[in-house]
Amino acid sequence: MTVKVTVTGAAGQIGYALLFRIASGQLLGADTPVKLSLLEIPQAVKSAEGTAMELDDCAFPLLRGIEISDDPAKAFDGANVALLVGARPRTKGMERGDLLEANGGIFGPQGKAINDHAADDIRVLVVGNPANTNALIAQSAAPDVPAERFTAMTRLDHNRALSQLAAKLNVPVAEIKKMTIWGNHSATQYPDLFHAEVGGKIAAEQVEQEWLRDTFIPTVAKRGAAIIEARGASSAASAANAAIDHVHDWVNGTPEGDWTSAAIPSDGSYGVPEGLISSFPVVSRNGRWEIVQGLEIDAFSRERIDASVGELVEERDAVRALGLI
Ligand SMILES: NC(=O)c1ccc[n+]([C@@H]2O[C@H](COP(=O)([O-])OP(=O)(O)OC[C@H]3O[C@@H](n4cnc5c(N)ncnc54)[C@H](O)[C@@H]3O)[C@@H](O)[C@H]2O)c1
Ligand SMILES: O=C(O)C[C@H](O)C(=O)O
Repeated sequence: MTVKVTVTGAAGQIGYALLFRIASGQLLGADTPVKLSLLEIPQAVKSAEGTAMELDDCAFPLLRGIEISDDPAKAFDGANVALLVGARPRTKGMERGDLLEANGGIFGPQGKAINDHAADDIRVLVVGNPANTNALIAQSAAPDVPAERFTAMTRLDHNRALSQLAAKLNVPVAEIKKMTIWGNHSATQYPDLFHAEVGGKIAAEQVEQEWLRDTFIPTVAKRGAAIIEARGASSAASAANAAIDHVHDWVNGTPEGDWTSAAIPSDGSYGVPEGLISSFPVVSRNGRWEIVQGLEIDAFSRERIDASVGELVEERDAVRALGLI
């Protein structure tokens, strides 16, 4: 069956890095034909048309059509996967409340359009920032869709953590298992080495505690800002790569003996208030994310998880006060 994948912000830099990989089969697998639906604002539709011309010119065997629209109702009609990338960036002089409100104006209507028009098996990944809270806004505008289908991306943070640790220990990334990002996709996130394993042994025991606390955690948590500083633009190809990883694992399952990180609606596990879209250690089984249970959380980790979850609570309360959820 052909899977319809809707990408918002399709003419943006992440969109450009993402669409070709979806069309080549890397999102869903080499046996799954895809139809792409590109949603943009009216001013960017022409640019999306240019990208569509290039997609045509790749002659991807799995690509079974491209639609372009500035109307969410059309773009999400029959969608099986939705990648919500387009968002309102923070500009000079903008307060946090203004940013949340502007994004509410995007993610509320998109959530409603998903509710009213998407396929029954719709899976949503929010990439556009502030990703966790944008996902909460979209989810609360879609009461007929199971809440668990709305997720936000912390896979880029997860991949950054793998790569930093691999470089520190001079091991291949593939030797690292059970990495976790907890909380918000923001500088408060907590990359956890107390459950990660390298060569079957706990990662935190293989690095100096100072490095873990003063180098590893801030490097991973502030990597997005460091990329912006270096590139003059936020991460694009690595963000697209993480979106591919997230949806691929969601649909196809995570490997046995390992887990990954995704921001999904909390069921109250690990003291995270129910309903918050927070990052957890997760596995995907039968097309559903499940939170890995039973991990011991020490005082060091508890403090950091609580700080990031506290920020998510503040964001939730702010969008609630604005009437966005
Ligand atoms: N979660 C993560 O790990 C992560 C990583 C990197 C970037 N991001 C975020 O992803 C978002 C996109 O980044 P980018 O570099 O592609 O930005 P970009 O500015 O290059 O592209 C964004 C696109 O979204 C479009 N857009 C704006 N409002 C829209 C709407 N209502 N409907 C459809 N399209 C709309 C714009 O026209 C633009 O083409 C940003 O919010 C960025 O902060 C998240
Ligand atoms: O767009 C940003 O602010 C940074 C981005 O979320 C990232 O983690 O690279």
